[in-house]
Amino acid sequence: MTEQRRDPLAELSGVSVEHRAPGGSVFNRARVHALTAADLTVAPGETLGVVGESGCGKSTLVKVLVGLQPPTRGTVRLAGEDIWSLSTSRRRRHVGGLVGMVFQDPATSLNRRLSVEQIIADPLDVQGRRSPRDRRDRVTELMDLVGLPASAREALPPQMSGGQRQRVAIARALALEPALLVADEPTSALDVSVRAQILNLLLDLRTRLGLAMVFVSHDLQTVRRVSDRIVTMYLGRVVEELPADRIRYGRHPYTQALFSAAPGLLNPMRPIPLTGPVPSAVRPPSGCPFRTRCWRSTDVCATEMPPYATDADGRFRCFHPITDPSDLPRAGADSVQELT
Ligand SMILES: Nc1ncnc2c1ncn2[C@@H]1O[C@H](COP(=O)(O)OP(=O)(O)OP(=O)(O)O)[C@@H](O)[C@H]1O
Repeated sequence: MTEQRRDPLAELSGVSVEHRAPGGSVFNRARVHALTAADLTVAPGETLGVVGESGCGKSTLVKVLVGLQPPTRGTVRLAGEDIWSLSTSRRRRHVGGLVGMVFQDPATSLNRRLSVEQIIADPLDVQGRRSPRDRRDRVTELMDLVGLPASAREALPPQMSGGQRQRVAIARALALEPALLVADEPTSALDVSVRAQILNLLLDLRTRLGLAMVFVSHDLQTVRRVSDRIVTMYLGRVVEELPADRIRYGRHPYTQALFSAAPGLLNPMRPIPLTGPVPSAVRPPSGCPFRTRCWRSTDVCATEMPPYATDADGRFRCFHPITDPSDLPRAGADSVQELT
């Protein structure tokens, strides 16, 4: 049977987000380029992993996707609807019915004064239309789904462990039967001992409920394991997108450098040192944003932004892609251009 091509559940087209730089005022127009011209799609049922170093724009991408951050430019479509063309109330309803969001730290993402029942039922109450009995039954069903004991119903978040709190957050995210679950570092604030349990719960729910997922994490091993496709971000830009099982063949030097630091993933490669200046999101370099730290950078990289090259393995934007092991830096080499 041939697979039918399905319309994307989520689609970002040319999305940029700029913030006023800290300390900036109406007289000082410095901007932080948190996200620049991002294009990507998430198909029903697929998991998209998002990776990149701290500050590269992962959380901004997620916020813009789930309607928490308006784009400065570009379009965000969920199930075909341009969410930022909708009124606030219609946007909330549309996004709320399609997307569930799990944040990094349940200690701060849950209201500590509300009971588990109140937290999980909150999205149901916002949507309305439920009798008290329906509401109670749905909360019971959701607690069961995420492995919370019935006795936790009246508990407050501070009375629970981190793992249990994250189960509450997941139950709340699933309350309106979303098609897409967006998880931004869902296990990194948890004790190491419960991380695997929460990750396995997410994967189990994904399968049982047929969810699509956007999974943001610094844990590259986990991203590699859970994702169908991975996007690599650098300084607010999507620089590469490829199937998770092709990650060792990343063409962008930054993808190679990032994953070379994750033990075992690109085995037997050693970590690639990046020694050039780390650029600022307030004044991104001209041309390719990675050129100040890239061992393959040449003059053209300083003058032009590489366009996307697309093939069966995905897409990347680099004038000097890695196509052969000899394109990687030699042991001990750190000949990175000192450009600003
Ligand atoms: N409200 C804001 N005002 C000013 N700058 C911001 C704001 N939010 C984010 N930024 C900046 O935008 C850039 C992208 O931030 P973002 O939080 O999206 O990165 P990230 O990849 O999620 O980082 P991390 O992995 O550390 O969470 C950073 O330079 C950050 O300092």
